Amino acid sequence: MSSTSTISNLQDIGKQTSPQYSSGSPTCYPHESVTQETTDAQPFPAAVHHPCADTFSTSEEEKEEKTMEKNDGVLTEEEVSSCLSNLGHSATGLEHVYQFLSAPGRNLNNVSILCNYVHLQKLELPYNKIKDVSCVSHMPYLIILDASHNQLTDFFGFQPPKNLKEVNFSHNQMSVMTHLSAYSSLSKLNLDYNCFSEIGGLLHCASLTHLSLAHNKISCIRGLDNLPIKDLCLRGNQIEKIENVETLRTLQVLDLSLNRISSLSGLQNLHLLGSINLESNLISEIKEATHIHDLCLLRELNLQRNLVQEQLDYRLAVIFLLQHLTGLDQEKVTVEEKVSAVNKYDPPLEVVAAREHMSHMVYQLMQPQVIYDSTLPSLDSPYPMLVLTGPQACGKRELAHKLCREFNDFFGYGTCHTTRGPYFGEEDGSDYHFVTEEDFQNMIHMGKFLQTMQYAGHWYGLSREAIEDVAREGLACCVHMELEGVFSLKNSHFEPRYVLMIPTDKEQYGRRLRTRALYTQTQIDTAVARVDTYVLINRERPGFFDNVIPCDEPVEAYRTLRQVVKDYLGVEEQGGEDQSTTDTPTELKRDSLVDEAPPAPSTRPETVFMSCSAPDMDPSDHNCRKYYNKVQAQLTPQKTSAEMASIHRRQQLVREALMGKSPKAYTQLFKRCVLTAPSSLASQMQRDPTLSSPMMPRASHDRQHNHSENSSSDDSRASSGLSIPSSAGAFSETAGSAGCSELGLDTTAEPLDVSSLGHNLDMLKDQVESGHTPDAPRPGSELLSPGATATMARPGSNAKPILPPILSGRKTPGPSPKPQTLRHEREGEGDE
Ligand SMILES: Nc1ncnc2c1ncn2[C@@H]1O[C@H](COP(=O)(O)OP(=O)(O)OP(=O)(O)O)[C@@H](O)[C@H]1O
Repeated sequence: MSSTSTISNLQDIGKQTSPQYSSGSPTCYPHESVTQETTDAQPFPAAVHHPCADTFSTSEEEKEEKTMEKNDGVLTEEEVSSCLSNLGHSATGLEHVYQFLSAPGRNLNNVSILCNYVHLQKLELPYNKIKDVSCVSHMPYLIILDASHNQLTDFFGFQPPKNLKEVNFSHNQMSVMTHLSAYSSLSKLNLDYNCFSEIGGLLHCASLTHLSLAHNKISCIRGLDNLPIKDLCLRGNQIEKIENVETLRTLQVLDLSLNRISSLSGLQNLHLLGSINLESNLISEIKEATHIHDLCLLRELNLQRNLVQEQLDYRLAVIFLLQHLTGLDQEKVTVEEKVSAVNKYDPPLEVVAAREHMSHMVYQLMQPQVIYDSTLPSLDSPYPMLVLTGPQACGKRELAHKLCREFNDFFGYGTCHTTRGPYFGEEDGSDYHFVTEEDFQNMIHMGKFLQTMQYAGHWYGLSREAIEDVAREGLACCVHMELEGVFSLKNSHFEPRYVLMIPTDKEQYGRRLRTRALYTQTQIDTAVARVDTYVLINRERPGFFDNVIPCDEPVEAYRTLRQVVKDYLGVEEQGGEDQSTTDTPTELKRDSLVDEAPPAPSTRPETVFMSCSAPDMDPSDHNCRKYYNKVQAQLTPQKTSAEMASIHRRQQLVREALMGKSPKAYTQLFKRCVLTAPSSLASQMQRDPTLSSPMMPRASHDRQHNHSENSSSDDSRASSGLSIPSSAGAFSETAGSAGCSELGLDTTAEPLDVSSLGHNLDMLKDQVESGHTPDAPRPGSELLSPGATATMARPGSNAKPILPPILSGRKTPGPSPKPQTLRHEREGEGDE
């Protein structure tokens, strides 16, 4: 017989590929399927099908097996001929040869005949009883060798074919890894299911990218230094610690399942790791995940059958710590899980604020309802507030006080509650209401707060009453608070102006904190670090703050703040002298807001919607309204397209309700109007603003405040309602049944019976058709007059309030402010 497998001599044999074996198909060894089923990726896609698995039981094969037995496990030339395949050029390119030989599951124990087949590039001999594969020494072109499931004890007991790339020696009986320095081309090595207790001899395998040593007796990871391994499998060993892997910089897939590992420490520098399997180990602490927190490419982590899985919120916690994961414990990580994890462990400021707002709302709703009627929500003229925000001790509190002193006809200081003790010189009720922790908690549960926040271990909260106290004076409320408070307020129906006071020099700010001698170093560090948070929010959310004022220099900061406020108020100083540093009330005059002079004031009493413009104006007067609208347009910030869309949507709903099309909130609203505000009374109230305006002193002001703030508009600005003045049986749309029943009103909200509106409906329809909404200032409208006279607006507005509030609304007699002089009046005087 010839010594080579060239085409010429093999033609005699006349055999090609064996029918039952398809080269290149994935490995599927029947008895491995159990142990490997949980392994994610099979790093060694081998080249053979186990013959027993499919077509190996044909009669021809049986015949072959019998022949084998006859041959006593010795591979014969005749058999070889039936196992050859893949006819192609020899490595030298001079001949045609069969390149592959595959003889799986033939009970072979002697394959020495293969020494003659020097051109083989792929040799597969799995599922035999081979103890010696030294024939491979004669195959210099061999690239792939599969001798798995045999009885080999010698580790690479042959001369190295210099191009050998893939070797599968799994399921043999090898126990010592000897030097493989000559195997520089070796890239995939499978040594699963042997008896190795140590890794070694791989030092010079400079091409080794896949190494599998699963199910051996390895107890320590070593001998892998600086290897270019991408895929390492050490499943089913006795490893207790992840060590000596930090030099495996190219590692992408690591399988350490079925070991005794209790910590993930050691993996932190493997920045290319994409998948880690640690199933069935001894990991018990969630915090272990912090070791792999910085592995940005990590997508798959398997911690199944570890104690850690029993920890409370294990999954969310791990997802939070490893936010790049797409799969955890062989389950897909969903977007919802990621969001919940972040909301649970590091909620964004909005989420905290929304939760906090929700609980205050719920607590409030659980209490007997109270209407804070001076601050009722209103679309066109929301209750005006000024919020100074910024990091602790940036000077905003002093600025707020100073502003309230100077502009004492416009602003009142909104005094928050706090559980911290007073500093030297602080007065209870002036700087804060200092209360105990218990009292504060009680107030929370009584629904007293609009917002609360914890800062430096103390509670701070702005109560609804604090704002109302200021509002009852006919003043705008000025408060100072941290960023969290701003987020909370943005959930409420209030529409304050937010002015950010920001230190631009952090070092100087830190020094200022230190010189106060009130704070610990940690508190100082926190405060300084929060400067960046403010800056970030300001940068990422344009418009979040209405103004940003550097506050490094208190005098300069106040001057700027003062100017900003004057711009809001539309006032300017007489004489042009800057009195910003004095505390005396400044004489203010109306700015030239409009070139056009307003029409002459009528004799009718002013209404709320006019009152902020100082002169008496008759809202029924067309010119007067035009003038007012123009002023309002100048003062009101430009609406965004989203705000416009929202307003249109609400107007549309109102229209539909009026037409009887949608029996929802708005129809109920109108029904309530009809029920609770007879038109005669309404029109009477409209004529007598003292009966109606929540922002003005009322004859009936000392009536019982037994109704609630319009709470639903807190939650949904789209759900608006008309405020009915208290003298008419004050009833807020969402005041709740308590308030209604107290007033003896029918609180059952029924769909609108359009006919019940009678001629009022026709009138409203006319208005709607003419493009007016029911809430537009319409002095003649009897149906709307209660709400209209109260606020001339719907609650739930997105509009920023015009500052200041109603000057004429001051309840407490105080030093009467110098009358503001309108420019046109002065001009008129000049003319005279
Ligand atoms: N209701 C509130 N909501 C949110 N933040 C608040 C509230 N009330 C006060 N704060 C803020 O809490 C922080 C701590 O208040 P505190 O009065 O204890 O600080 P401070 O050292 O006196 O500094 P500052 O001069 O800024 O008040 C301050 O930034 C303050 O503006």
